[in-house]
Amino acid sequence: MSVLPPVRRDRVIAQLPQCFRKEAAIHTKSDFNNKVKTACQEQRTGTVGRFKISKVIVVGDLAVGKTCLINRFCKDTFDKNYKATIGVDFEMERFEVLGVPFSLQLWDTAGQERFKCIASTYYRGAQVVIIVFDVNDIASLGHTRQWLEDALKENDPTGVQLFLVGTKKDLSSPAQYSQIEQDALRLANEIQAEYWAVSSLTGECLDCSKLKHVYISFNWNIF
Ligand SMILES: Nc1nc2c(ncn2[C@@H]2O[C@H](COP(=O)(O)OP(=O)(O)OP(=O)(O)O)[C@@H](O)[C@H]2O)c(=O)[nH]1
Repeated sequence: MSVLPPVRRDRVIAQLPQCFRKEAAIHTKSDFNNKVKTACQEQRTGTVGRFKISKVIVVGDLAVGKTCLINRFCKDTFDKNYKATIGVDFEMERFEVLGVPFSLQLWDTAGQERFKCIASTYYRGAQVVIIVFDVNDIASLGHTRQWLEDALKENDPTGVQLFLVGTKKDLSSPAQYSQIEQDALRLANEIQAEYWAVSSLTGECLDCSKLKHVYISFNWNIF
């Protein structure tokens, strides 16, 4: 018998989440896919017990804010002190989409070069890759292609959904931000990723982006 507590209300998805920019979004429709709705109604969704789990890996340069992003996602906390991730860390978060239990397994990987070898051994089997850059650091955006290439070496490129996420939006002025956004949107289109810009400090766009990550992983996973 299940002893798990009910899923928190803010982790229940009954409406299709918005996208950040229509020009760099994986799903722009206003309603759930019919196949997904039917599968949920008929309970044809679980392959791992009652639960569906999606493996998400979060990659990007050191100190771009991967750990803070995951902490805001999962615990709604923010730590201004930098502690480098050693190898990998792991968080599990439960959601409910259209009445179906669904969990994200989030793998926080180290951005430091010396830990790359350890971290990359955890890339395999990812359904979603979140490539993170700092919107105040153009070099970190430039390095995202290498992170993607490394992540895809361990996975079937046709079997993963990609997100390009810019962090630390609170530190950039609107003018600075709009410059980097053009490059980020271009890249997101080239690699077919959904683009988001967020702040883990203020929480700006975090809730919407979280729901969209969950929905896209769910949608991708269901068939
Ligand atoms: N102002 C601001 N600071 C942030 C934000 N996100 C992260 N930081 C800060 O940036 C620093 C690095 O954040 P981390 O999340 O540890 O970076 P990381 O990418 O996990 O770093 P590695 O584990 O070394 O790869 C920390 O001092 C954070 O407090 C944000 O949205 N706004």
